[in-house]
Amino acid sequence: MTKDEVLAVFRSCDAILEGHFILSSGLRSATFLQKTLVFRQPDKTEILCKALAEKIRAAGYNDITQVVSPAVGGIIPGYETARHLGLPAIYTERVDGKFELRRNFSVAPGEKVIVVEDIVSTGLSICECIDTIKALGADVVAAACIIDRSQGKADIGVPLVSLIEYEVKAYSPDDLPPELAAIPPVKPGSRGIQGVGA
Ligand SMILES: O=P(O)(O)OC[C@H]1O[C@H](OP(=O)(O)OP(=O)(O)O)[C@H](O)[C@@H]1O
Ligand SMILES: O=C(O)c1cc(=O)[nH]c(=O)[nH]1
Ligand SMILES: [Mg+2]
Repeated sequence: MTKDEVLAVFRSCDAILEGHFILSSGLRSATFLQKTLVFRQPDKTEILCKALAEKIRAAGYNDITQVVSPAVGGIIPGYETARHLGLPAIYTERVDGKFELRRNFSVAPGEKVIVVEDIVSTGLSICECIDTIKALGADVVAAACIIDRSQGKADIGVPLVSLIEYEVKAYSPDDLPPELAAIPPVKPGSRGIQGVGA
């Protein structure tokens, strides 16, 4: 899929929001890709994740046996991408702020897995998931995401296959442009929500 085609899917779901957003990393942005408005539509999610699965295969990752995703945002694209790869899908979730595998999910020592995420901004969340899975002994051969907001700049320690790169400016809270500072910020994601994660 081209960048325009992927963004057209997001636009068709009114999923490109404008305002003042607190990102998972704590950075601020005037644009938020509200992926959940895409993922609520199975047909649109299928189109994106089928294309991502094809890119993963084309990149040569043909010996992976499981897909792992960071909750919450990664769960649906992880599952749908795994469906097109013919693989099982599991997810890490935050317990006291730290990603864990729960619900009798497991990875085997040396098992080759790919981590599938929705959006990569700084890469912090996907790195936390990768570290959790590596600590359990699995071999994280690569990661994948629908949209890489870092435009390939996030260093996550393994190759990242993104469906598209789409750079969106992000600012430190101490260094906001006046037009952003004038809007009360909202935080759409789950990191730091009480009982979910620090
Ligand atoms: O690359 P990063 O700087 O970590 O930002 C991207 C992360 O932000 C969102 O998660 P968030 O923690 O907001 O919660 P969610 O998964 O519930 O959407 C998104 O799902 C990614 O996991
Ligand atoms: O950095 C984030 O937290 C983030 C950015 C974005 O556009 N969409 C999203 O779900 N998370
Ligand atoms: Mg997330």
